[in-house]
Amino acid sequence: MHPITADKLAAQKCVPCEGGVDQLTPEQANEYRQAVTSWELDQNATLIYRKVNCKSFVRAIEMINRITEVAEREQHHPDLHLTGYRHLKIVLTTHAIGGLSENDFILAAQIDRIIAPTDS
Ligand SMILES: C[C@H](O)[C@H](O)[C@H]1CNC2=NC(N)=NC(=O)C2=N1
Repeated sequence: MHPITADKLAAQKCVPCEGGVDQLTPEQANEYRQAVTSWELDQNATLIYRKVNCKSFVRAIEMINRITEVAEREQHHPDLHLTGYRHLKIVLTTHAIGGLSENDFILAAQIDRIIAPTDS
């Protein structure tokens, strides 16, 4: 049983962060990651990413626009890489602390809600 769930994360709000909070440890990051299984953790547990192969360039841009709304609402912003015209990589890390915070997992769970299976 994992106490951290995608539903709980998606219902939370990102906390304004300009530093002063500890990065999640790799162990903590793993626990959070298990709640958002479409995301992967990098080797050093400093970021998470999700790749989406969109159906077209326009669909990819539409997805970016939906992500923009979520990110602005939460005031937590992903790095977005659109390459090969329709392959989107969404990267989340907390720049202010140079690693992962709960905010990254809150945003990941919220982004999952606006990506439909038919998007890719
Ligand atoms: C006050 C406000 O929460 C901060 O400036 C935010 C803005 N968005 C951010 N987004 C990300 N990914 N990392 C940050 O450290 C960050 N800082």
